[in-house]
Amino acid sequence: MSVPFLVSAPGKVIIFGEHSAVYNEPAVAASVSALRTYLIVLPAEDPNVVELDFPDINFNHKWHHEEFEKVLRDKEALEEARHNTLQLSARVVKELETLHSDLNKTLYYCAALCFSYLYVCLCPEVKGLKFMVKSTLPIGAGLGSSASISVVLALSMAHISGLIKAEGELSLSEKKLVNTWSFLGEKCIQGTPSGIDNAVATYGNAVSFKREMDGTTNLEFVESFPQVPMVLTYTKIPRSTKTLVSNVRELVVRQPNVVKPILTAMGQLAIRGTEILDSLDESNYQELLELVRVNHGLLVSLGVSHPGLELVRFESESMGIGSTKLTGAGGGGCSLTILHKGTTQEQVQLFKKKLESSYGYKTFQTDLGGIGCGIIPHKAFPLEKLHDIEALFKQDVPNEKIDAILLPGKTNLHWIY
Ligand SMILES: Nc1ncnc2c1ncn2[C@@H]1O[C@H](COP(=O)(O)OP(=O)(O)OP(=O)(O)O)[C@@H](O)[C@H]1O
Ligand SMILES: C[C@@](O)(CCO)CC(=O)[O-]
Ligand SMILES: [Mg+2]
Repeated sequence: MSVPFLVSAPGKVIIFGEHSAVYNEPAVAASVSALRTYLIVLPAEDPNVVELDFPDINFNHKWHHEEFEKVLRDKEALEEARHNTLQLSARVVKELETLHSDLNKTLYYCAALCFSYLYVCLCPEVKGLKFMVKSTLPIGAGLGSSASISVVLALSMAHISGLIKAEGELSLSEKKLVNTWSFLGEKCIQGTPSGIDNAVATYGNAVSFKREMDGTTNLEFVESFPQVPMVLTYTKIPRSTKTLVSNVRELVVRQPNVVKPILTAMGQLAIRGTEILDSLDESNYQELLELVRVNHGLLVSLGVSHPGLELVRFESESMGIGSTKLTGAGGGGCSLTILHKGTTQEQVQLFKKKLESSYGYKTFQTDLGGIGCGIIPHKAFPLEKLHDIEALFKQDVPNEKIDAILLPGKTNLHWIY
């Protein structure tokens, strides 16, 4: 295996169907290819360790390869884990839990489990490598940061193992492999993901998604996804998708007759929303805004909004800007506001200024859709830029600096998608 090499994956915005997607209802989402997670694989100083460096969450850990020996000896469990990729193997997770007992109950535990599960399943023989991860996505904000982490780890490890050669474009079956393994990575971080976030981070573009009863997923690309004028707002209110998803699960158990119809309604809304997005024009634009409003109301009823998100909704309605819903798991994090037809740039600037100066929120206006995961294999890696690239994988490096050197499509690096 030749290092260094680089991989990356985008964030996502769910337009309709968060939470209900977990209950096999359809949902629609698009990638945000300008906000990405990058991973560089380098030689580690010690040839016998596997090192993980996550400067964004201030987590660095080295495992001596011998520490994995007990898990690696359980060949039967590993075989089962590699075959049944719809579920995490309870046996492998148990072994890894013991290995990470010093991290238990810390913020880092899930990230370490995601890394080590993919490592023991995909490239367990390899050592003497350092995996450094850096993201321009806000973390834990509803824009799919966990899925993008899972995708870059799965892609890098599948490349190391030789399963993905990256000699030409990434084929559909290679992307399918990344999607399959990143779903398991998401399970380590999130518990019971639907799989929509890792699918969008893998394939990019806009997808209509449905999880089936047997655990498989049905994915269709929304070919003519329009650039809908919208403002994304990051409230900076921290939350965890895992907690929010499990709170909804408890609500479903307590109130099945009340909550199940809400989830069904959300699915219907996603179906109609996808139809509109596929053929958006003057005649159905207003209906799109109406569906955004209804979807947010249903999410409020599941208990996954937050007063800080309601402020964005309040401002967008009182300023007459457009329709707002939370996006992602909610509980804080991000919202999206789809703008009314005829909203002027001046009005948008006033809206953004209000959110930023009165509440300290951050707003984005970014195109949706675009490329999914990508790789710069060793043979295309610009070694003369290694020093500059490595310097980006540190805490507090501004996004603009990372974009200027790494952003696919905007720089002359040879990303393969
Ligand atoms: N840049 C990063 N470096 C390391 N770990 C990260 C990074 N980004 C995300 N993570 C992992 O993902 C977790 C956050 O995932 P979570 O699913 O709660 O939020 P999200 O994916 O941003 O939002 P959503 O799931 O609603 O789209 C973090 O606690 C951490 O374990
Ligand atoms: C809340 C949720 O629906 C979306 C998180 O981005 C969870 C999931 O689908 O995995
Ligand atoms: Mg997530």
